[in-house]
Amino acid sequence: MQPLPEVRKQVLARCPELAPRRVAVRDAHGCVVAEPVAAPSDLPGFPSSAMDGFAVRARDVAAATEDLPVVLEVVETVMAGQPPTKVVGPRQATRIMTGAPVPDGADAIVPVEVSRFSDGTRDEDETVAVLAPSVEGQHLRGAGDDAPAGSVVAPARTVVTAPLVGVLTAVGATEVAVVPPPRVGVISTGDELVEAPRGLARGQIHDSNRPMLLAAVAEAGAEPVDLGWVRDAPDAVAAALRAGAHRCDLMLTSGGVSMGEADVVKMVLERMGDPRWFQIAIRPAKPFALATVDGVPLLGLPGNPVSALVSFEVLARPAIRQMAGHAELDRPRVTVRAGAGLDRRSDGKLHLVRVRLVAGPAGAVAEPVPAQGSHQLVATAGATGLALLPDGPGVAEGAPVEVIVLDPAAALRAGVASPA
Ligand SMILES: Nc1nc2c(c(=O)[nH]1)N[C@H]1C(S)=C(S)[C@@H](COP(=O)(O)OP(=O)(O)OC[C@H]3O[C@@H](n4cnc5c(N)ncnc54)[C@H](O)[C@@H]3O)O[C@H]1N2
Ligand code: MOO
Repeated sequence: MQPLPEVRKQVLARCPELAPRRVAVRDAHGCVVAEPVAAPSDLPGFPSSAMDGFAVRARDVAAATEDLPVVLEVVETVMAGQPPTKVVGPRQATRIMTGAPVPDGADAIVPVEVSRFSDGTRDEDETVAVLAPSVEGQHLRGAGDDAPAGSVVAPARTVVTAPLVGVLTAVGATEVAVVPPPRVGVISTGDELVEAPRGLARGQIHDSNRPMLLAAVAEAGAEPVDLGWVRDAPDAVAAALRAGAHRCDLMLTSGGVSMGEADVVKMVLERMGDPRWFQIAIRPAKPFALATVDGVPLLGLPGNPVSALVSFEVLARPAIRQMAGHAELDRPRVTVRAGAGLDRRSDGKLHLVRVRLVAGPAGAVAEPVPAQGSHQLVATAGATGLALLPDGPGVAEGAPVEVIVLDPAAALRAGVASPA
């Protein structure tokens, strides 16, 4: 049996980061930035008002109060999107809306709440009575005070989040160089498999691994590609793998990596995939295959649904994240208290026990989900972590245990203190 870190190293060696590509900003969401993006000019590009009110010369209204208001002539009104046409001279003001450019001459904004406006309808000039003092720069947004020209707004290796999509658009970028999300194909083989919602004859089961793995691929930030189900016939499997390699950066299969008789995938990969067969020193997910079909890496996950999922977590997910350019390949780990039932018999393997992280009187506790069989996916679906029990007697109740966090929100609710 090979230790998990050794197998992981070999997987990562066959799954290099993808070449960067320029994509439209909206298509970059979730991707890793490959080349830094700088603001080509100041953001904002011009001094603007932060308030609805009046652009004034601060020294004109430095002493204004409610009892002794300062009255200014209003020379024009500017709305957001409109350039001012008049300079604000001594004892003058421009009526201004939030976001509108500040006219020359003005150096402060008086909010509408501390003013009284006469709109000039009764044959008088438009005027404003300012009821509070102002200082230079008040309620002004300076050019470049979000990002000065030339400053980096999206450093290389950052993930394009929703706010970063906003930032890139605000500085006028239309395209950005990113590591593209890998296209990850999932293929199922096995004559016992039936695509839902068809009924089942005795011995048949629904092909649940394929949709599960496609969903896991999407959750890992990659582009899932459904390569369908193929019957257990060597030519059909070979053709499906060739077609898949054409469309994908990585392929995943489930089943047929153990000792069985009808392992067509195994036969086909031996012929065309330069495969390596592993017995990993973990439980579940011991059998595993690594191959390359027409230059495209293929990970052969075990068929048992829980094993397929755990294998995806510890091997496929880090590979996908590396291909996508992420610096952090793994989920966070925490050390919490062990609940009851994490004792084990020594068998030379690292046990990855599906647990729920729950709040205990002295912090978070990892409690094993009630069924740990590698076919018992229902119990596994309720797990929020994978407890790591190194080979040996397991972990006694109350002792510290390391857990891979599958659901960070659940971990926080359980009172997890700090990442390990
Ligand atoms: N003699 C031995 N038998 C087995 C060993 C062993 O070491 N010696 N290892 C066991 C372990 S551990 C695992 S894990 C499984 C893995 O076997 P395979 O990867 O070859 O998978 P299959 O035999 O094809 O199927 C196993 C199981 O999974 C179900 N399956 C397969 N595909 C799907 C799918 N798409 N959706 C849902 N379920 C699927 C399949 O029906 C079987 O029940 O081998 C043990 N045996
Ligand atoms: O490795 Mo198997 O995954 O225990 O069922």
